Amino acid sequence: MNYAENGLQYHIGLKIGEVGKYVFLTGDPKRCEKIASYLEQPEKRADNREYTTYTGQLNGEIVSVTSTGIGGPSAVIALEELARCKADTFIRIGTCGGMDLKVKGGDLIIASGAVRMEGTSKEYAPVEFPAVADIQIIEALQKAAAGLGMRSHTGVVQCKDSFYGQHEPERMPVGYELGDKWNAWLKCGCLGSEMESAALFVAGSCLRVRIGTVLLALANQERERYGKSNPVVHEMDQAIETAVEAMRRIIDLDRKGDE
Ligand SMILES: O=P(O)(O)O[C@H]1O[C@H](CO)[C@@H](O)[C@H]1O
Ligand SMILES: O=c1cc[nH]c(=O)[nH]1
Repeated sequence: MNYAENGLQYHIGLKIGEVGKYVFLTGDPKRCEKIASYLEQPEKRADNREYTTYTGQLNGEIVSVTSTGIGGPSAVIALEELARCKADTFIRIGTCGGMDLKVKGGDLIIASGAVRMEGTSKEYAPVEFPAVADIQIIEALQKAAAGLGMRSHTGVVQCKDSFYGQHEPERMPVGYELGDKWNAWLKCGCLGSEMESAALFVAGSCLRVRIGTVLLALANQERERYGKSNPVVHEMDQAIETAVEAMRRIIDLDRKGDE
């Protein structure tokens, strides 16, 4: 069953030609305008449900920004429908809570992989299949962050479906399990906790598209637990600038590969 009408994808409300090959993804629709302001000649192309899209240009290529809403199900719908519009390279710009004690509020996290403690990726691939980011995008994000002098960490992030299960596990009937797993993720060196990358990475592998993630750590609940300084930062500029610079690098690499 294909719900697309007149070529318009059912949820994102876009068709081929309205979206670039390169797309920034972000959770909050209100963040799209700000990200789009880094593009040349950005235009709002669609606004349906949680999916807002702007399309403009970067380094002479068509580039889009689409919001995904919160969580794996809506994020992967955006990814699927954007891929049907011929997009194949994605950078998620999001927020997370810091986990490892070295992560302070305001730091950037570049996800090399993600813990699949969510439901969406399980409807794509067996749990043995890893949720990993595209290596070209990881490297482009690392070089961009270093070049811009940003404080960044690269490693595994943890994804889950319940924001309040992360922040108030003791309130949940399954809090015993949430707490034990959280401690395991900490021992494994997880850097931060968010909600979409695991689903996006697994679905991205199945769709054969390139995808990576850069996150702003808003704060770190573990630093708070241990009585360490715990700055709270909401300013997304550094994450956006890093993602935009990384996308420029990917575009340049693609051009060189085509020569
Ligand atoms: O800032 P965004 O991109 O929405 O990402 C994070 O913020 C939301 C929770 O507040 C979840 O979507 C989580 O992954
Ligand atoms: O603590 C946080 C912050 C942002 N997003 C999350 O999922 N958790």
